Amino acid sequence: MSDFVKLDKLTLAYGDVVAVPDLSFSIGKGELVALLGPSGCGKTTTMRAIAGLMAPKSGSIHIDGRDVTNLAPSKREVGLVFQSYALFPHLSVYENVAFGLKMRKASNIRERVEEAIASVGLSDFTNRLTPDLSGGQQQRVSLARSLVVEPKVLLLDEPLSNLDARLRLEMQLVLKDIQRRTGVTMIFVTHDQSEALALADRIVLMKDGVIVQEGSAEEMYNAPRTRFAADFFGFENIFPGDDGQDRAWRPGAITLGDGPFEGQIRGMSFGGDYRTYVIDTERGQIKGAVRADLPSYKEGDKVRFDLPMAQAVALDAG
Ligand SMILES: Nc1ncnc2c1ncn2[C@@H]1O[C@H](COP(=O)(O)OP(=O)(O)OP(=O)(O)O)[C@@H](O)[C@H]1O
Repeated sequence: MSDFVKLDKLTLAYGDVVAVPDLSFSIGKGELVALLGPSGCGKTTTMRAIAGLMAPKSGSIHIDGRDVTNLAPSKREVGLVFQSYALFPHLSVYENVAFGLKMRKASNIRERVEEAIASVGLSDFTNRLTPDLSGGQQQRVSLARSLVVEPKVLLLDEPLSNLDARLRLEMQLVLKDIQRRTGVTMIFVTHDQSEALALADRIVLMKDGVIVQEGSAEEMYNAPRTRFAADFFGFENIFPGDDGQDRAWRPGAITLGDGPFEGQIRGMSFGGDYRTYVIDTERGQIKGAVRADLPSYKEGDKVRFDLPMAQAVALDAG
């Protein structure tokens, strides 16, 4: 079902200030979708509306065929994981995860809680108080607590941003694994394109409350359509062509050492496999990346370069 979650013409405002005008998109059952965009573009506001923490000014929200626009948060079958973990500090991992089920007077509580704790890899910590866990572990408790009530949709707001690089990778694997095993539909918010690329089946890129492009990770990475999307996905060189159309190149797509143009090396940053050079040219500054095992340039060197058309992505206006 391609519209398991369906937002239709949603307008979201704080008082008179419209944060998200007329937003529509749909998400398939079991999909893992990233809402991506810079700070202030309306990602969190959109999540709050799906969760029922904010009433839309107009438009509707459907989940699994049911109009939830005017339903209370607790009636929507939506789980929420925020970057601040909001766990009960005086309760153990077990008690934190069991809380929602106990409130609902559910059956098989022990079994379900233990399964949820195992699914996030915390079985060895079941009886520990949550303040005695690392940030990454607390994040996983928060995830287990949301999962245990078997929501139809799991909303995750910047779920990885408080974690260091290694834990982030670990958490990405946990999330992917949960998606595979439970088939839960997940929407997560991030401002980090690499996180969206790593995790999402589909990326919805937003700017000023409006969707500028959506597509698979590959589509977004390889074929951004606008200057904004190109810039967001690391096409650091964007120039107008003679035909008036903007074209974009990644630093690695610039040929250095040969070509019709000339520039002067302004600076270099070493990135392990590559050195990235900032080069002053007649067109302004460009960035070119060269494999680190090739000879390097130094500041002030004159260098020839090319902007190969075959490597360029042509952009729409706007
Ligand atoms: N409580 C509020 N009152 C008034 N305006 C708000 C409120 N919360 C958010 N906004 C405004 O709504 C817009 C969207 O904010 P939102 O938090 O949804 O963005 P975001 O993309 O999630 O950003 P971030 O990544 O910084 O969290 C911004 O212009 C913001 O200033």
